[in-house]
Amino acid sequence: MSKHFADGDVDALVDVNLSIMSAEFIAIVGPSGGGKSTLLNMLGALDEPTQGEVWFEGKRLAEYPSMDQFRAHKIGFIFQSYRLLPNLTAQENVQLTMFDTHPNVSQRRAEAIRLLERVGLGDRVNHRADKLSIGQRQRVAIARAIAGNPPLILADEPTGALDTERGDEVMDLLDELRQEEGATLVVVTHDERVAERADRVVYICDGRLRTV
Ligand SMILES: Nc1ncnc2c1ncn2[C@@H]1O[C@H](COP(=O)(O)OP(=O)(O)OP(=O)(O)O)[C@@H](O)[C@H]1O
Repeated sequence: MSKHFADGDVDALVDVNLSIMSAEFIAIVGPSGGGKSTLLNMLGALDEPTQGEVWFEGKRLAEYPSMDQFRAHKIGFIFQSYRLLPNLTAQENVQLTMFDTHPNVSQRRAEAIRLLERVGLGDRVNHRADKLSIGQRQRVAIARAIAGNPPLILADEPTGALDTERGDEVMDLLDELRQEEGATLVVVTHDERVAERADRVVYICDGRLRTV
């Protein structure tokens, strides 16, 4: 697939051909502006290629009835900046994205608490997001991403704001969850420690892929 942005006349992805196996852990690395986030956005149906297509579990993305539903059920997103709502508690932040996967409110509450306990935040369920440490916020973001057991977790610089120790803890957690749930993990990173843990490292520069 390729992605051209008319705004700025940029070829952000050029003839990218990437197959990802179920339960694989892939690290996407490369220089700034190389196309890493653009590729992640394509995988998560946040944007569409200008040429070519994305397939997921044997179907073209276009064949799924709705991209919102596709994202809600199939993808867990984790961002460097967490994207939590600061005035809401940890539990409320996790619950927010669970309307599709857990329609019943008491189920949603119970599952949010279970997920926060799973990521080691059982004692911070009712803390406001802006009162949590940076590492704790990333854990809330991970709890939110894994709600509903999505088969694919996409993480954009998940350790970017963390020191080495917190970064290792977050990656340990993601690795454990991947093994427990059998999820596929695709991580964009500048962090060599993260890339070293991956099954496969994919290098992207000027929109072109190279496996290293
Ligand atoms: N919405 C957009 N409109 C126009 N150009 C864009 C858009 N998004 C990204 N680009 C351009 O596409 C290219 C790839 O950007 P991308 O964000 O994918 O790079 P990246 O490898 O993730 O960089 P970084 O490591 O700095 O985040 C860049 O030249 C960028 O300026």
